[in-house]
Amino acid sequence: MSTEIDPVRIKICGLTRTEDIRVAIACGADALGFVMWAGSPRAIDADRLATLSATVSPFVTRVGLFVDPGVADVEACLPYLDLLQFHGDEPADFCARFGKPWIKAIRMRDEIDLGAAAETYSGAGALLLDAFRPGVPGGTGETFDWQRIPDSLAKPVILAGGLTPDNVAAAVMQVRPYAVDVSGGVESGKGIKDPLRIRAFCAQVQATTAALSAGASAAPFTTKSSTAN
Ligand SMILES: O=C(O)c1ccccc1N[C@@H]1O[C@H](COP(=O)(O)O)[C@@H](O)[C@H]1O
Repeated sequence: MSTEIDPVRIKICGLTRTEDIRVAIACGADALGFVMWAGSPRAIDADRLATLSATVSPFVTRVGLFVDPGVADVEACLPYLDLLQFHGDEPADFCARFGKPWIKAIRMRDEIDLGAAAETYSGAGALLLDAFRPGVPGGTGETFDWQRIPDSLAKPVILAGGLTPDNVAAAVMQVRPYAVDVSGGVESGKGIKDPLRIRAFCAQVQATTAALSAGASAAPFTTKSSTAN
């Protein structure tokens, strides 16, 4: 029996070049991420963001990634973004103050309580779950134990951390996230995306969604998007 399920959305993050944006969109990416944190090798500034953002087609979400930014730093980027991604220790009221939809990255440290995080960040559109490495805010290229994600959460789950064309199908089958987010796994160098890897990554996600719709099931079906507000 065939059951249509929502496609797992795809976010390609850490874009710095127009040619990579074109490939990501052509392969079906739903969202494109721009790293607005100067500490990253993938960082761009607001001027570059304005240029890149102008090349993004309508209906593709432009996401700005920030790590404990100043208010003015975010405000300078607002005209070029559809969604804000906070990847540091920002409190919820800070994330909400810009009048844009936002998501909150949660690094999966041992003691993390995702239920509590969903309550704390109740205004977030989703929680983005990333690997935890002390002293590094993200983009580590490392996975975490996906079994630590509860079947039911009050927020949609965006799965991140070390995803690649080789492991994303298993990740989608196991976690059933609302979306997947990749940066290092589709690169040939920091901030330089590899078109073949973007294509392979998106194809894996799309094929897995199709398989799930066709009835394939590695585990009892519960999508982490089904309990969203
Ligand atoms: O990409 C970065 O340099 C970065 C810096 C600071 C915070 C987050 C960063 N990247 C985000 O981290 C996750 C996982 O990345 P990866 O796929 O493991 O490389 C993703 O959301 C990146 O956009």
